[in-house]
Amino acid sequence: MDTFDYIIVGAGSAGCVLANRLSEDGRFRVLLVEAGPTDGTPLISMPKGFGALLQSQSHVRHFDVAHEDKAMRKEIWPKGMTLGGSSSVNGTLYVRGQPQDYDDWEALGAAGWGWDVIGECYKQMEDNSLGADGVRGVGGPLHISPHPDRSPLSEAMIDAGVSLGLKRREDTNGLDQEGIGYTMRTIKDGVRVSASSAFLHPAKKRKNLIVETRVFVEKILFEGTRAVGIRCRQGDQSIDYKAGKEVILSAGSLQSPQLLQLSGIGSADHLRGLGIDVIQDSPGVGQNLREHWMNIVQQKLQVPASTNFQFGGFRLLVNALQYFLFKRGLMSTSSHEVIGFAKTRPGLDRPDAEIVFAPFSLVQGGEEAKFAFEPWHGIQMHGFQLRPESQGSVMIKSADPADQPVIKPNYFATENDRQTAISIVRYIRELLAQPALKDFVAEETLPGLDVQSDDEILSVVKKTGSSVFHASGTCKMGQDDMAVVDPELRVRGVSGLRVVDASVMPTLVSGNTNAAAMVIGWRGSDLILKDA
Ligand SMILES: Cc1cc2nc3c(=O)[nH]c(=O)nc-3n(C[C@H](O)[C@H](O)[C@H](O)COP(=O)(O)OP(=O)(O)OC[C@H]3O[C@@H](n4cnc5c(N)ncnc54)[C@H](O)[C@@H]3O)c2cc1C
Repeated sequence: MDTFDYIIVGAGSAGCVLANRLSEDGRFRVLLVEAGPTDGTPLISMPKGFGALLQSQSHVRHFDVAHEDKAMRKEIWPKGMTLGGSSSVNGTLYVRGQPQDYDDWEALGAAGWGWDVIGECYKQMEDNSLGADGVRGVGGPLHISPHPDRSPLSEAMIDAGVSLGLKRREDTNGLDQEGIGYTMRTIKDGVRVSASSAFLHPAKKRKNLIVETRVFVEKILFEGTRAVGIRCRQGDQSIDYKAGKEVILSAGSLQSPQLLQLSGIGSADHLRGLGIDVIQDSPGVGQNLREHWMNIVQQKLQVPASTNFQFGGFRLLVNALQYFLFKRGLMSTSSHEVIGFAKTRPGLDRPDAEIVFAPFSLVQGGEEAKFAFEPWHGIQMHGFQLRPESQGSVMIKSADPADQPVIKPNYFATENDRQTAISIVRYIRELLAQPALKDFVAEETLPGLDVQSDDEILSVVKKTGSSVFHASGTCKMGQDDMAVVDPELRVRGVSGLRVVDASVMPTLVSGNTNAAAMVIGWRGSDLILKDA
């Protein structure tokens, strides 16, 4: 059996950061194991290529979602399954969240994760094209840049936000999040910056870092309560690898809890019911699933200012050609161009919603979300509650590693979450009614102006919205009985095992989760190296 010091399971946002930093000084042999293939396809490096990738099976795994609330739209969650993980197939928005998010984690028991520490980690990790200002980082491995094109419609959207009281921001990742401006993105010169291209590619030539792709980890191997290695499947072959120091799970919020449960760490009753020997009774494994729900307001335009006709036929060819020749144009841009963080109700002390503008509109109808553009010009505004309280779960249903876990997001379980969704729709309607947009927008097509009462709005957003694909929290860190890992990310009750990915977040950060997943990898590396 081949032996390494550290084995990292999953080459996603956090796993790539770990692979780089743990192998950096050459002292340790590091194995990084990834279920998916390498990330050489141009559909990854071209930022807009993710639309096509998400519909394929090659670099993405699709998970069924079980809604107990039958009023919810049917959902399938895609997760990146390639080097870079979900950072290779995401919308490239870069959002750190609010400093208070990290202070909240610390207050919940995650000692050492407050903004004073995490703000510094961000600075070390980043290379922000806007330059240093005491908050941003420059010279780090992760390049970040603002959306470069200023279209009249985007400018009008920002002006509309300003007339509602939001400050115009050059950098939407400042310490005070409230405001509106162009999105910050993980894109450099028109090319996606994934966790793989930023952290793994530069480290791949190191002799002490071995990267295995298309290898699916089935369980963690234990001697007593010490994790000593992993069992994997590659095609028909079963392979074991041994870890001299630690096994680190970075398989993401759906598969890290799945792997713990398959390996005997989870709710003892649940595991015994599936015939799995219990190594550690840990009732929090798979609980505390947090996810953002995107509420959509769609509007017809009076002017031909959307991208609805740009992704088919001759125009797609021209856009692709422009991209491959010059790395410019539509295909070089992120999922959204303008982003705002707002307080949707009076009396709040910090923004409770992220509102993003997407310059396209989609055909509605049917039980499942479709990705077909409307045959006229339109736009979508996407708004989600930053810190939802609802908690779902990810639980295995059998001892077979190939079986998907049962995923229950449990959206809208609290009154605050329901009220915030309704406030978000009303806030977006007010934004779209501002004078700055009067020459652009024509009429609301979703939810539709006949939808006015709270109940009507909630019922429509449940049927027309979507997950934002930010699943987090299923192996939360902390010190209470439901905490799966301690603040040093060590799995409680066993040794030689950590979890380092988005699953350790005690609560969601106020924004998209890729930045936080990578900073967890960065901070996690510091903690591991401190103990090495
Ligand atoms: C479609 C989409 C769009 C998104 N858009 C944005 C955005 O614009 N901005 C933003 O900030 N966030 C976005 N996100 C969210 C963000 O990308 C994720 O939160 C983040 O990448 C999660 O990082 P992670 O390290 O926890 O897991 P991941 O990056 O998902 O990595 C987990 C890795 O582990 C591998 N793995 C899992 N199980 C096994 C196993 N058993 N054996 C071997 N390997 C395994 C997986 O294949 C994967 O590569 C988006 C996500 C998706 C899916």
